[in-house]
Amino acid sequence: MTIAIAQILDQLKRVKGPELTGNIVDLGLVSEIVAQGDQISFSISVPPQLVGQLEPLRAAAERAALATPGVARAQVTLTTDQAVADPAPQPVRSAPTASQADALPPPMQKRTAPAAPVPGAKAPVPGIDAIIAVASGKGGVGKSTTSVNIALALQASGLRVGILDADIYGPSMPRLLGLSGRTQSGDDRMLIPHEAYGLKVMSMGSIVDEETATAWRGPMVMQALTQMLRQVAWGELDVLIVDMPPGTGDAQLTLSQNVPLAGAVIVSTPQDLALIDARKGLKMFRKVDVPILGIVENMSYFLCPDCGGQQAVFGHGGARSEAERIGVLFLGEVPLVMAIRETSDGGKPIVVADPDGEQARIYQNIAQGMWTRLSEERMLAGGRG
Ligand SMILES: Nc1ncnc2c1ncn2[C@@H]1O[C@H](COP(=O)(O)OP(=O)(O)OP(=O)(O)O)[C@@H](O)[C@H]1O
Repeated sequence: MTIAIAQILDQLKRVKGPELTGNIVDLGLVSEIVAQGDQISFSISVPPQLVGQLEPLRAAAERAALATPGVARAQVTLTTDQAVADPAPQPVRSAPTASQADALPPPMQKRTAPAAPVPGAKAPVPGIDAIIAVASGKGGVGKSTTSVNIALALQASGLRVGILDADIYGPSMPRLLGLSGRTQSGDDRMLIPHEAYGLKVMSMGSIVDEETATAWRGPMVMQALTQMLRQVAWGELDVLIVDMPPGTGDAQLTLSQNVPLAGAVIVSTPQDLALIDARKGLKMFRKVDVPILGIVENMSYFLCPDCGGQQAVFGHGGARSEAERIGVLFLGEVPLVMAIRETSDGGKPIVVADPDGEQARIYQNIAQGMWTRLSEERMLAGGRG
């Protein structure tokens, strides 16, 4: 049965606006409705200052949408700024100044500056002391593997740690941490994170299926991530690691602007190409004033399981020399080891699968270096050290 969008809109007209006047459709608050099979998703734009109080509105819209014939599931989110990440139509953006344009990496030059952050988006998340992004300039360099092992190493050192899988189109955490089942919400409607090896975990992969997420447009992605950050019963955390989507495009920039990041770590392979992309990542975080805590070189060399010999499969040492050149801390080299891939794919990352082994020690040193750097940054910024 094909879902008629007009019928959904008719149902949604029964839902009053945030100020209890008019209805959400006529007020122009409903985004494009994306339908896939019997599932639909859309967002409702609401004033940022009211977002915490409008769960009843969201729930009413969800109920109304589900009353439409043929709709079996409805994913409804509240957005606070329609313009932030909507790729079409393009948001009105101010042009960069000449010096800003010069400072941008080549593919972004001559393009417009990103939209302003959502008001309040940089406010701290209650209970979370520090949020750290792990990013990469391109996909497949081992960002998620590095994120989860760093998180587990921090946790093993006694910190309370969470991990947020912000890679909405290719979430890795369910596989890396052996998670299954959907995230539930509690009585207070806060999402209850999964727990794995002592980590609190939120992943888009535990909320919607990949097909639904792939159909989402910019504002819905941003809103889903905001929800995954702010409407979660994290409890008290010393640190939340955010596994960023790969790349340095507008989506990543918007995310970096809208999450109160204490710092960022860049993962790169030694290949020239990956390094060039990593440089873009560095520039992106600098542009939004997020301190770079360091660079990790992943798949640095191949460690032969039989002879113990090392081979520089992708060249070697590129990230270290690049870090030195640009004055960023080099956090460490992770070799290309079968055991890292096998443990990751097996749902038990190497830091917990072999906590006393050589690879775990490498991740522990990286985590420690990153944590020390964060304390230094905070002291420099006059915050808590
Ligand atoms: N040091 C390593 N040694 C061996 N295999 C590794 C290592 N790091 C990552 N891998 C493997 O490489 C693949 C890609 O890693 P991962 O998913 O962490 O990359 P990613 O950068 O997060 O990818 P994506 O861009 O898809 O999000 C996985 O199969 C992972 O197990």
